[in-house]
Amino acid sequence: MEAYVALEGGHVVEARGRVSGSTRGELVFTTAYTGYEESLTDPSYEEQVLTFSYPLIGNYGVREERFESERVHPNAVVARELTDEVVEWLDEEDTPAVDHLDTRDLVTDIREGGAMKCGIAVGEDVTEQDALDELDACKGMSEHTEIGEQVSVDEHEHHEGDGGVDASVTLIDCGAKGSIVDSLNARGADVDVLPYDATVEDVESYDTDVLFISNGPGDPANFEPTIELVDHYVGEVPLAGICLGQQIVAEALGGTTAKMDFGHRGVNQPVMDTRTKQVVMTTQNHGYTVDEPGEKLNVTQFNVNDDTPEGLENDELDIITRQYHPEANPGPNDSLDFFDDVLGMTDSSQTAVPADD
Ligand SMILES: NC(=O)CC[C@H](N)C(=O)O
Repeated sequence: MEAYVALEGGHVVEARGRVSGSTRGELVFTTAYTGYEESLTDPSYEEQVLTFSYPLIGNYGVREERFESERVHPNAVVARELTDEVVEWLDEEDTPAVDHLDTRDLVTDIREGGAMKCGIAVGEDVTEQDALDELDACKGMSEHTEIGEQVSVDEHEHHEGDGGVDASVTLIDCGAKGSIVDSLNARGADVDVLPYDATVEDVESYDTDVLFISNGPGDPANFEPTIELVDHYVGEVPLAGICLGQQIVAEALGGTTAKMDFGHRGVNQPVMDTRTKQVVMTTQNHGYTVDEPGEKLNVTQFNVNDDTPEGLENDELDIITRQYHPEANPGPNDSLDFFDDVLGMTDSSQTAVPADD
């Protein structure tokens, strides 16, 4: 099958078509060697095209128990070599896929030229022009104003904890990874998942010891209802957030966010804690960052590569957020204790039994 990837600026790369279809999106990458099942089902990749810099993707199969959500989220997949098993899965999911191109080269282009849009055309008789037409129609991430709707649950879900901490977490689903719920449940906390546009009235129907804002795709400015919700609860209940969740909490507290040149994308991003000076390796996939945290949030952790804020906290207001993914999946488990710290903000934490992960 013919396949073309048109990059912002008009350069077109030829590839081998594996799953047919035409699509577009911001071209993002991951440098992880493993974890393709988790990354492909991470809702944070909604409306993006995911490129793997590691050359062989699919070599240990496809298992549902590793999925982070119920479907594949990137609009298309670009790899050096995809196994037939992964291609079958992507075909079932109607996700166009291409391989036999130098993805390390593509990643270098993104890192040197910055985040870029792309158009992809795959099929028996597609042309370069088809890919260029897709590129023409490609929106920037901030223009996807309905993205919260696309990735969030429609209605409330309850996930029972496994015993241990007697706490109830209300998780606002902006595109949550399943491992966030699992990490909280494993420590005993019950989790009530609510849509990204849940109102104060909705949240009031549940026991909320912690209001937790999930990860999710794109520009935090597209999550206005969530920002308003957090604004209402500052100082009322403990607040936690991961990735998009950190950005939303910062915006709600008067901080600002900005688009990064090419983001943090991999499972070996070094983060230092300003208090302990300890460095942990972290999983990251974000294109926006907190620019100014605002007056109420202290930067307690930062990225060793570029100094951007990785952890924001306020002890008095009981707020703790992370820009990286402490729940890992994929990636290192170095920072799983974040979930103990989050549940430590609840009254019931005195009875906390650390989870055995
Ligand atoms: N993984 C995420 O939550 C992504 C965060 C945010 N949407 C970004 O791209 O910056």
